[in-house]
Amino acid sequence: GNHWGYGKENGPDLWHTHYPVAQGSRQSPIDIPRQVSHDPSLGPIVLDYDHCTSISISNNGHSVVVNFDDTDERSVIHGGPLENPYRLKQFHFHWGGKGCDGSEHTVAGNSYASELHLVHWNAVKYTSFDHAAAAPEGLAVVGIFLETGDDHRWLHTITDAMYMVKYKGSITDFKGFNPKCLLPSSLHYWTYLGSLTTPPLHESVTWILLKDPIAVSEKQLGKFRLLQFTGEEEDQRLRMENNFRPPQPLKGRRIRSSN
Ligand SMILES: NS(=O)(=O)c1ccc(C(=O)NCc2ccccc2F)cc1
Ligand SMILES: [Zn+2]
Repeated sequence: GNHWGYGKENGPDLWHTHYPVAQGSRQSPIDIPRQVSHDPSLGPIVLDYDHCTSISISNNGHSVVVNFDDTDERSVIHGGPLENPYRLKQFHFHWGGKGCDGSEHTVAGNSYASELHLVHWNAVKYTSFDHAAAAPEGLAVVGIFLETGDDHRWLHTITDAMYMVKYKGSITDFKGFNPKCLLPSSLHYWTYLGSLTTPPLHESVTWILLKDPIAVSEKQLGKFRLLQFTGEEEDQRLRMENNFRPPQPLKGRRIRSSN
């Protein structure tokens, strides 16, 4: 049927027809205003990714996803606003067309070139990712902004693998990648309660947005645009770009800032 996407016929403005929560009270992304209340009780976010290694890289028809083994507590985030440790399950990106920005969250109305999402789930309180993804405190997503500048030293291992997952539904081995190498120097963050930014748009995410962007080159970003929304067997060849949802109403939510 009319599967959701980012086109004119199935894009973000139409998602509410099949996913009414799209018009809910804690939707993501949002714009982060210039002035955010600083909460001294907010401790640092800790990313324990030491024994963390990836399993595969895939194209799910919406983004490029690096998948992790989440069968134990080896790679977790804890601290900050989180009551429990949350296990890393996958990371993926959102980006724009050539010369266009494609981040999901904006800061004082400004977009970034791209946004990386590190997706974690609360395995202390829930028995599976699917259950956690539908529960109010089930997920924690760390958002990292990408701005164009110098080549990112470690991103090329991901962009070099993209030719292997050009088409929707493709997947290939991608072992030994530790996303710690994608973090900016500072872990200062904003945090608020929101949702998945794609259908089913579950309101289950504690968002942790790092304030500092990482730099990637236009050339590296260009390799993201070699990916396709469509499968190898489809007639249509749709370049994967502009796979971002625009900011949603804050609806009275509080955004807190770490120091
Ligand atoms: N862009 S983001 O907010 O970081 C985001 C993160 C994860 C998902 C996801 O896992 N969807 C599939 C899914 C949803 C619910 C239950 C099981 C699933 F596999 C969607 C969006
Ligand atoms: Zn995302």
